[in-house]
Amino acid sequence: MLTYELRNLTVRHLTASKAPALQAISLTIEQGEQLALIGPSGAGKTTLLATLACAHKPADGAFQAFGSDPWALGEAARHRLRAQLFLAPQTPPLPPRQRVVTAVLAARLPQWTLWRALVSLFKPADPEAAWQALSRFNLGDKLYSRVDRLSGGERQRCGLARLLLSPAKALLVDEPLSALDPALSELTLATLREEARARNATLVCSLHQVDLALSHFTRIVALRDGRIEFDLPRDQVTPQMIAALYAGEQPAASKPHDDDAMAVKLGIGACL
Ligand SMILES: Nc1ncnc2c1ncn2[C@@H]1O[C@H](COP(=O)(O)OP(=O)(O)OP(=O)(O)O)[C@@H](O)[C@H]1O
Repeated sequence: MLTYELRNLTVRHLTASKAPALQAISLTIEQGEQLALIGPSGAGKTTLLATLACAHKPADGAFQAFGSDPWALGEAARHRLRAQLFLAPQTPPLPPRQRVVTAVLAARLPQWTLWRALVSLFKPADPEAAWQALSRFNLGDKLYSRVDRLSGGERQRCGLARLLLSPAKALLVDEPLSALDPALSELTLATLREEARARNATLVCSLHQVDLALSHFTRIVALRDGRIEFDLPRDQVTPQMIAALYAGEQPAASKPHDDDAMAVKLGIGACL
């Protein structure tokens, strides 16, 4: 079964005057597949994830999620379709004065009645479930902390703990490691992949750390200037392709001088 089918998709930001953020995007993603999205800053990774989350209406092309075109559905049906998708943004929108337990349990709001949701604001409905989700990201001790007292990395993992509590069948994760150290980065990717595998959910994860994308994901989709540069199994991705993808994007000091230099950088696990 397919989770997504995109044919020749164009996506524009309403406020953008220049070229579309995504152009000629064709992509097929099977249910349960796990893939990494890579590419330089501004390549269109966030826009693609938001499009997959049905948050951006494509300007052109064909788009199907779980066999339906969300933009041909009525509001209620589109809402039900969105409940199967979970977009974890780079900076999770967590209410600053809320306790972590309440913020994490908010992932279950779409499944709750209004009454249960209101009661949970005062007496968390299932703190054990929130604790278990947080513990998988080494954050169990923050269950009753206030969100605005968390560090950036803790807040990021708190957003990901929400994902564990959502019933979504497609997990869309935008740069989950931007505030994490190397050990937590490994833990976070392993946890996301394990969760997706356990519930046969599709996982699409954008990453700036090319070495981690290649070590954790078997399918790599590379974007540049709003277009798919390549969509390949990781063992067909060469250091030359990575160098070309990021050409002109790196600060001079860390720019590789040749393809061998890039191979060495990848070999030692450096972040691009
Ligand atoms: N709200 C917006 N309004 C107008 N243009 C936007 C908006 N958001 C993104 N863009 C533009 O769309 C293009 C793709 O941006 P996007 O954020 O998807 O890239 P990205 O690959 O996720 O970048 P990064 O790695 O820096 O997060 C860029 O040219 C960007 O300037």
